[in-house]
Amino acid sequence: MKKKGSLFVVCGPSGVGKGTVCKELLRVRPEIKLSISATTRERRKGEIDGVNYYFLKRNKFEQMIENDEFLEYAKVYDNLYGTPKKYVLEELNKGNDIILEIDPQGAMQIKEKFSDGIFVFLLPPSMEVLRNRIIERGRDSKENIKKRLKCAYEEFDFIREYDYYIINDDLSGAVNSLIAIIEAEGCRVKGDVLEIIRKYKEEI
Ligand SMILES: Nc1nc2c(ncn2[C@@H]2O[C@H](COP(=O)(O)OP(=O)(O)O)[C@@H](O)[C@H]2O)c(=O)[nH]1
Ligand SMILES: Nc1ncnc2c1ncn2[C@@H]1O[C@H](COP(=O)(O)OP(=O)(O)O)[C@@H](O)[C@H]1O
Repeated sequence: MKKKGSLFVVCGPSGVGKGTVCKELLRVRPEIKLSISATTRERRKGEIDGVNYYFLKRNKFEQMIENDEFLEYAKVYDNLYGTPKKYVLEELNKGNDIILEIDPQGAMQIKEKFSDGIFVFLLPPSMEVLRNRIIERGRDSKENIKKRLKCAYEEFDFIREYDYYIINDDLSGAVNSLIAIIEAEGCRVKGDVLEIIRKYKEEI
């Protein structure tokens, strides 16, 4: 019997490794789906429209808000980011697990709408490692790095809103923890199992 898919939200400060962990997860577990967000931010070198993000003009993004096409959206570092509703709902209905890699404001909007969503927060091994990862990524100005680290401190205060945390020290360790969470959640006693039991009883 096919189970309904679960919705996972992966959050954590900029530079902690959300993108890296999710990408590696999809490589080893291609059956898991990743929602592609829409954004008004400029495309960076190497990024592909429709792969990394849907890069939209602000008026197109606003039109999608008007048409209620987002599950959630938020302003992050001066740009708008949102999760298109259609793909996520389609995949869940097909029975696929789906991951949203979004910011904490978006995560809290999802929590309101999906009470059985699973919320995972990635932590760095230390603040020094976090700072070094942002520096080594080589994308942010000194001022931006400061802004991102300040934001991280604020985000930590909301860790209680999440179901799980993973310390992204060693990449494969972090990915394995995420897989363990996904697999455990797949076996959670909820509506699906009642349906299985109903079928078993019919067999007797
Ligand atoms: N609310 C919300 N946040 C998003 C979405 N997509 C990405 N983000 C967040 O926006 C922030 C900036 O993302 P990005 O521009 O890729 O920069 P980076 O995370 O610093 O590499 C990150 O915290 C993402 O998790 C989305 O659809 N909704
Ligand atoms: N477990 C890890 N060990 C070492 N470096 C990592 C690890 N995870 C991510 N990184 C590096 O840290 C930087 C930030 O990762 P990224 O996935 O862009 O973060 P985020 O999506 O959270 O902003 C990248 O240069 C990435 O290669």
